[in-house]
Amino acid sequence: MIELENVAYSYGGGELFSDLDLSLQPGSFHFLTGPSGAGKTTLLKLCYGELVATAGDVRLFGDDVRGMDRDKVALARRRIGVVHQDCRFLDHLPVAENIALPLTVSGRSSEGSDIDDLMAWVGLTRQADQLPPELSGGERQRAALARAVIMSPEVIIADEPTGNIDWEMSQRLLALLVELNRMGKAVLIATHDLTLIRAAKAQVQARVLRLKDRRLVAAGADL
Ligand SMILES: Nc1ncnc2c1ncn2[C@@H]1O[C@H](COP(=O)(O)OP(=O)(O)OP(=O)(O)O)[C@@H](O)[C@H]1O
Repeated sequence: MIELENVAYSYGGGELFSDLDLSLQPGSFHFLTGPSGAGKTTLLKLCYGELVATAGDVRLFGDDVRGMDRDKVALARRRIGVVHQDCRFLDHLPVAENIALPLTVSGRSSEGSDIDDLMAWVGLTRQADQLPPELSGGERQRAALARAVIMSPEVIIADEPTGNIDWEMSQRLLALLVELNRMGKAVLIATHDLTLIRAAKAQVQARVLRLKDRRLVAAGADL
């Protein structure tokens, strides 16, 4: 689905990482860890076509990103659900409308029970008409996940999804991600949250990768 081969990323400040390989296949579950500033968010952006690698190959659903025009990248992006670190809601729109936004933007109807089912799935039925600033941190993250999956993506990429939420809320979020994974979706999560990784490993076969000193390596067996 998403393949990175021999990938490097550099910017004005120098090389962030190089010689990086990663393959996200149906049903795979990956965690990405590493120190702050190591390049985790940048790596995720390469995986969903928001950034282009400075060397190496990135293939989205079989196509090399470099040969894809904007429209083709946009089509590939619809197959990838992204939960951003900062959630990025439109604060003047109710939660349900924020969640439906990918549908409305792509010209599909947001009417019907799909939204209601999704709101119920993430446990936000009661919050449907609230505005995003009125939600708790955990509710925001679950709303962000609902928005990420509304287009039925094949891959879910989440950047620090449990960054500001308590243990119970992060367990609820993890349960949703595990459920999506069991449906065959590939899941990639960047996180500093080691308890989240340990909890996930008790439920799914997850690979834990660590970005450190410009290389992507398997994390130690303690994780
Ligand atoms: N195009 C760019 N221009 C300037 N700096 C950049 C660019 N791309 C990445 N960086 C820098 O590279 C570093 C890696 O950023 P990134 O957000 O990917 O790290 P991270 O591992 O996700 O960090 P955190 O865990 O703190 O979220 C940062 O210092 C960032 O400022």
